[in-house]
Formats: sequence, C-alpha cells, structure tokens
Amino acid sequence: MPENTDMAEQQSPEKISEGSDAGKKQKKPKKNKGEAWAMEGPRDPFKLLDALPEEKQQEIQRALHLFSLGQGPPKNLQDARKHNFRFWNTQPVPKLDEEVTTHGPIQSEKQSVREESYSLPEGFCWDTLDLGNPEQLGELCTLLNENYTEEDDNTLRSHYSPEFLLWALCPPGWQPDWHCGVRVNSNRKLVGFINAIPATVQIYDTERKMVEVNFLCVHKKLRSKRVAPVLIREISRRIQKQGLFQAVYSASAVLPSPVASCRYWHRSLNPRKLIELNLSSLTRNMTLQRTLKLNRLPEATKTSGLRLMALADVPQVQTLLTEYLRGFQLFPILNQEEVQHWFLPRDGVVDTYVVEGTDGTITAVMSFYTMSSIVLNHLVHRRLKAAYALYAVTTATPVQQIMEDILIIAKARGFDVFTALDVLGNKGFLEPLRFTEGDVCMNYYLYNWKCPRINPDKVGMVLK
Ligand SMILES: CCCCCCCCCCCCCC(=O)SCCNC(=O)CCNC(=O)[C@H](O)C(C)(C)COP(=O)(O)OP(=O)(O)OC[C@H]1O[C@@H](n2cnc3c(N)ncnc32)[C@H](O)[C@@H]1OP(=O)(O)O
Repeated sequence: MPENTDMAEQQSPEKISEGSDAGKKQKKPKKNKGEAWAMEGPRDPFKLLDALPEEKQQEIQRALHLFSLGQGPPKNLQDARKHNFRFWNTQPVPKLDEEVTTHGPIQSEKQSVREESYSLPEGFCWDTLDLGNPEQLGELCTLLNENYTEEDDNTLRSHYSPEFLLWALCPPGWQPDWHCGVRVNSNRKLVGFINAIPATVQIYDTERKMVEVNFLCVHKKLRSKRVAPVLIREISRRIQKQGLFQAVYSASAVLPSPVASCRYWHRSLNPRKLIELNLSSLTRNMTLQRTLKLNRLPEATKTSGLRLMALADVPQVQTLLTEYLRGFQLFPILNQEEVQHWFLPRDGVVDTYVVEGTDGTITAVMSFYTMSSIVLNHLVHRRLKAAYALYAVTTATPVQQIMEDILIIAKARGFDVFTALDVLGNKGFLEPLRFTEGDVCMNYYLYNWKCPRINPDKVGMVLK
C-alpha cells in the first residue's frame, strides 16, 4: 500500500480519540475516554440491569439497542450510496456502482510496505494473540461473545467456543502475526481484534494466493472511534509484509464494493422453539400444528452409504471438491492438508458426511459447521444451536435427497435450525426442502482486485 494513501486516513492518536466526543468540551483533556472506562473495569450493562424487574430490563435493553442501531455502516445499497466512506474511499477497492469489466489488481503490488505498526489511540496497544495459550484464547472468546454478533432485536448472542476459534483461525499455514489484537495499556484488557488466514482462491481464470479476513471486532464501548480502519490497515500491512496483496472477506454491511451479494436461507428443525423465540413467525392461515406438520422430516435417512467422514476419505473428498468447484467463478483451491483441517469432523465445530458406494468410492460430501447462540431475555430457552452449510457435492445421489438426510441427522443431533447461503448449487435444494429466505445479506468482497460481479449461484466459496 503506498504511504501517501495510508496517510490520507491515518489519523493522529488525538484525532482518533476525538471521534466520539466531537464538539464536547472536556475539562481534563489528558484522560482518554476509552482508557477511563477501561480503568474502572467493564461496566456490563446486562449486570447493571439485573436488579430491575424483568419487564423493565427488556424495555431498557430494547431502547439501548435501538439507540445503537443507527450508528453502524450501511446495510443496504440505497444507504450506502448516501454514505461518505471516509476510510473505504482511500482503499484499493472498486467504487460503489462502478461497472467493472476488467480483471486484475487495482493497486501496484510492487510498493514498499511500511515497517512500523499504525498508531492506535492513546492508552491502547497492539498485541499479537497466542491462541495456543488457553488464557489468551479465552480472552478472545470473551471479546467475540460479548461484542461480535447480536441480532438486531437483541434476542441472541453468538457463542464462540475455544475449539471453534482454533478451527477457524489456525488452518494450515496460519501466521501468528495475523491474530492481531488491541489491548488497553493500563489493564491489558482485549478490546479489538482482526484476523487473516492464508487461502488460495480462484477468481474467474486467475488463481491467487491471498488471505481471508474475518473476526474484525471492536469492543462495544470503543465503537465509532475509527479503531476499525486502524485494525484493517494494520492487518493489511502485516499481510503485505508476507508478500500477499489480495484478500477475500464478507460482511452484512454494504461497503465499496461487493463482488457478490448473497442471502441466507433458514430451515426450521425445531419450529416450536423458533416461534417461541420469535425467530420465525406463523404465516397467514397457519396454525402452530400445521407449521409443525409442514416442517416434519422423515424419521430415517434414505441414502445408503451415508456416514461421517474419516481421515482416510481426505484424498477422495479433495478430488470430488476440486472438480466440483471448478464450475464456479470464485472458489477456494484446497490441498489435502486443508481439506483435512476444514472438513474432518470436530465435535461441536464441524461435521462432514460422505456417501460411500459399494466399491468404496466416495460419491458425495456434505459439510456444515456449528454456531451456538445464547438466548437473551427468555424465560424458557437458553441456547440456540444452528448448523451452517459449507459445501455439498454429489455425483450420484440427487443433492435434495442428501440434504434431506443431513437435515434429519442435524435435527436428531439437537440443531434447531439449518442455515445455508444461496451460493454453490444450493438453490437446487433450498425451496424444495422448505428453507425460507432470511433478511440478512452476505456481501462478498475482494481487496485490491477488480472483476465483474458474480451471481450467488456462481460463488463457490463459504466464509466462516
Ligand atoms: C492485502 C491484505 C488486505 C487485508 C485487508 C482486507 C480488508 C478487510 C476488511 C475487513 C473485513 C472484516 C470482515 C468481518 O469480520 S465482518 C464482521 C464485522 N464485525 C462485526 O460486525 C462485529 C460487531 N461490530 C464491530 O465490532 C464494529 O462495529 C466494527 C469493528 C465492525 C466496526 O467498528 P466501529 O463500528 O467502531 O466503526 P469505526 O468507527 O471503528 O470504523 C468505521 C469504519 O469502518 C467501516 N466498517 C464498519 N464495519 C465494517 C466491516 N464489517 N467491514 C469493513 N469495514 C467496516 C465503516 O464503513 C467505516 O468506514 P467508512 O464508512 O468511513 O469508510
């Protein structure tokens, strides 16, 4: 990245910490607001609310949540068109609404890379996390669980386990330097994080070594202070130091500029619970009984030879996957070590089923990962267990039949909902198997790469 572009957004620490307090006169300007809350210790709003009656708690939480909603990045194209992308306009990404017809890098890859880390607001410092250290891994779980995702109506909070994070953040070739954290100087509290993992990705006809960037997170009390752009610049610097100049990432936010915009679809496995949690509702003319009946799945699976993937299946799974993915315009190229990492079942993290023919040939593979959530403010339910589809490839059995079997298995294993994007060949089973379209969009982005937009059914990649 050229120095001059960096400097266009790179602010002095004073300017960054000014962010949220713009216009306010401070009598003691020396004390950074972020540092002040950090020294007092976290004031967990949920704990403070505990003393109030349940009804009041819910009312206040709804209000607090609504108050925080307007502040994030745009969620749709219309809002994005009106938004001033102070940071993203300085980055090598296509402009919104730019019609791209060419393929290739946006910025020269021969620029010198800055040696020193970017400056953080006063009172904060960089810390590369050592995820092999259970204490640091635990700190990351806490940061993400308390700050990473929350439904817009404040009903659910994602629950990342240490095992899940080790799977997602430490695939073959992972770099310690790319587990990039931000801590409060005074008490070492972890308040920010961003991560990259290596990936070989094919975009149309070009194969590139690049990274997948994920888990960008800033503590709720440090929001809107321009810490995210500093995290993104710093991870970019660390990646470019390793000679990589492209990245793939996804976000529900609409930023300049999605290479593909996909949608989540959901299949109720436990409709009663989802209705009780207000995550799905009874459509017109539908009673609870009819909904339960409509979503009922057969008792037993149909496909013979369907079983959990084992280590010995890795070579065949890799071949099957590689051949299948070639038909898409954006897809990962996975070697055997990577297939083993991403697909071999890990309890509570990732499940992969294969179909083995009578001659020992693997003719199908279907994988999904587990995302648990904590249910907030509900008297009965405490947890929600969701399965997220990764890849489904089949050469003999129809995909709809394999997926129905997978739904049966997932239900039997206590999953409440099965979620899939409308990418890959998923359109072939979503509607027939009673998935319904969700309202969350998942936008895919490429950093420092221009190419024409890709339709969801030509996207051959699922980011965790
Ligand atoms: C060669 C290598 C390159 C490697 C880098 C490749 C790029 C990687 C890019 C990262 C891929 C991440 C993939 C994932 O992990 S997507 C998941 C993102 N994380 C969350 O949604 C968790 C909950 N939210 C938060 O923790 C914060 O709200 C975050 C950290 C998201 C923003 O913090 P905050 O709310 O306190 O804001 P700010 O004042 O510091 O900064 C405001 C600026 O940040 C832009 N913003 C907001 N949200 C996102 C977003 N999701 N991707 C990219 N940019 C985002 C925003 O438009 C604005 O820029 P501009 O509008 O002025 O231009």
